[in-house]
Amino acid sequence: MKRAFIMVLDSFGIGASKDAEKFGDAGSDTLGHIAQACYDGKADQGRQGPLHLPNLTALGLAKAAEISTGKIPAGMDADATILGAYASAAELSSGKDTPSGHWEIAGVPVLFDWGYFSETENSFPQELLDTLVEQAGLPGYLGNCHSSGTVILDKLGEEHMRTGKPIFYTSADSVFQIACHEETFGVDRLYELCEIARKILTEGGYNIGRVIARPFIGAKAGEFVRTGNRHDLAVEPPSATMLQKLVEEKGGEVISVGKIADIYAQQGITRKVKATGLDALFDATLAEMKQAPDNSIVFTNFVDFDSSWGHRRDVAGYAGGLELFDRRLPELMALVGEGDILILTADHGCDPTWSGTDHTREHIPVLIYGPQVKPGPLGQRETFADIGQTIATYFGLSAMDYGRNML
Ligand SMILES: O=P(O)(O)O[C@H]1O[C@H](CO)[C@@H](O)[C@H]1O
Ligand SMILES: [Mn+2]
Ligand SMILES: [Mn+2]
Repeated sequence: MKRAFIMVLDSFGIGASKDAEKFGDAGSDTLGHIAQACYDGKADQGRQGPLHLPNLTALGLAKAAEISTGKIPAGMDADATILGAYASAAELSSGKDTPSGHWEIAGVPVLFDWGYFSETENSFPQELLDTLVEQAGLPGYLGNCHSSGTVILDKLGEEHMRTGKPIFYTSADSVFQIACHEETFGVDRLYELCEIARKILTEGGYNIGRVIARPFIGAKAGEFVRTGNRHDLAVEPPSATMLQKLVEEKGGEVISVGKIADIYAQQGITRKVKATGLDALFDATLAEMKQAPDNSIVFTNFVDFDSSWGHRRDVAGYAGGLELFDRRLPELMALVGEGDILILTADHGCDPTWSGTDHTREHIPVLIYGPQVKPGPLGQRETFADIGQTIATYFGLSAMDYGRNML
């Protein structure tokens, strides 16, 4: 049997890339700075001491970080027995956002520039707002600015509940985000509103990567929490990804766990399973791996590293999440059969010690494991698309336009 299991630890960068300066991210290092904080005893909330990732280290994580930055992250074992093939990879895409990172992983880098709403206040064009208010029959809107998605709920959540006006906000990413209360506004109504926004943005040529529904619950400021009903409406990748090729050329199956299907705008996905939280995503992944047929990919996005800890600049939370992932990793490795490969990777950085709340332009780890994979270094890769090309080669698909086979 040939199956590939791809696990994206969303935002798990391993050190600034050469072009990080252009993004204001020179010196950022998601893993390195988390490890350093843990080592210095500055991340002891809900966990303790140096970052403890023995299983990821055995797959080559610390060594991949060394390829990226020239040093082993603080407190990690430089002499562990290595069971995996490991690399560091740079991003070719022009942005450091989630779709760019994921599409590039699947062999399709984003070489064009996305549209951005770069003004931090009054971020959205008036014409766009007016059209949206009219087409969706809204009483108005709130926000219209850059913000962290949790901060803005504390600021505007109560007014939203009172007035029924949705909260529109954006960030350094190419996104139009809409936060609405699940009970007072309704999730279905929020999804409909997002569909309308998606259509207006696409037809208006704004070139915006995603409209994101951000439903939340809670009675008042300080108590609002976002739910697992987040929904991303992405544009379609510009050309066929290796996922689409597996389905089209081999009649294969691609099983999405978490937000993968949304990120690829459902293209090349044959089945999707949703789950909320690291443990639930892990459980769903294991369940899908157990029943995945020949010529299939199980593809999971572990979003909490990014949304719960990276953007929230929560170092101890991020460290605890990594340690939880690491503790459960043997369950996943045990399901990797004779012809299978497991790839652990990321889509960009989100250094929780960095200023602001945005992503950071970083290298990603590429850790490959399987009975037929020779453990050892695979060097510094020029593009995440090396993952896509490796998988295309592994399944015997037609070659991708970008990337080089690593195995
Ligand atoms: O602060 P929140 O809403 O989590 O926003 C984050 O999530 C969005 C999509 O990745 C980006 O806008 C990013 O800044
Ligand atoms: Mn991401
Ligand atoms: Mn993010």
